[in-house]
Amino acid sequence: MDKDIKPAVCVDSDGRFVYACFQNEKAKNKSLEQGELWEYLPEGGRVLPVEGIRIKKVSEKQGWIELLTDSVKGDSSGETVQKEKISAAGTVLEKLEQIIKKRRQEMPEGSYTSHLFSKGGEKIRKKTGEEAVELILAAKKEEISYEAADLIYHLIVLLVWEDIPLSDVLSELESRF
Ligand SMILES: N=c1c2ncn([C@@H]3O[C@H](COP(=O)(O)OP(=O)(O)OP(=O)(O)O)[C@@H](O)[C@H]3O)c2ncn1[C@@H]1O[C@H](COP(=O)(O)O)[C@@H](O)[C@H]1O
Repeated sequence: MDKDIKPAVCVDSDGRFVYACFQNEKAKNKSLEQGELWEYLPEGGRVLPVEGIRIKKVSEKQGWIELLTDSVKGDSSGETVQKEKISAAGTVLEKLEQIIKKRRQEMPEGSYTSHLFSKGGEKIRKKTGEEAVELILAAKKEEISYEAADLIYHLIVLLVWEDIPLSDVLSELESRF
């Protein structure tokens, strides 16, 4: 991996884990300048903001970066929500949500996500339904995992289309524990 890219861990003032990501110099500097967490995405080599995590302090450690947050804000309402709501398990899904939101804003050519947004809600719902059918028809474990991933991706596209933050769905699931 590029020497510039380091693992970064965001913690709250009690030292509790909030978020983990990669950062390069650009992501670190943007986090410092804007007081909001920015991360480096190795899969696309891009630097993107992580919505809702404010950054108070950035410390260079040996081989990694520690970021201190003072609050985690809700996506749509702007309300401060419990930091615990951003869990390690939700990280991948939240990252995917960020990428999908960015595609909706920028609509880059050649992006499948932009293609779905350009077709609109009916197409997105139809594709989500098709992916659900492909999942129930999958037989082998690997096929089921693959189809489940396709369905989750399309489901998040649908949520972004409807302006429903993924955190609302995660909170609903959490409330059922
Ligand atoms: N997770 C996914 C993901 N899962 C499935 N797919 C796409 O979903 C499509 C499903 O295949 P189908 O054969 O059913 O559909 P299709 O024939 O390609 O399309 P239609 O003509 O039916 O609309 C494939 O083109 C897959 O590439 C995804 N496309 C994108 N992502 C994520 O979204 C990010 C942004 O992708 P782009 O928008 O393409 O840059 C990527 O980095 C990924 O993280």
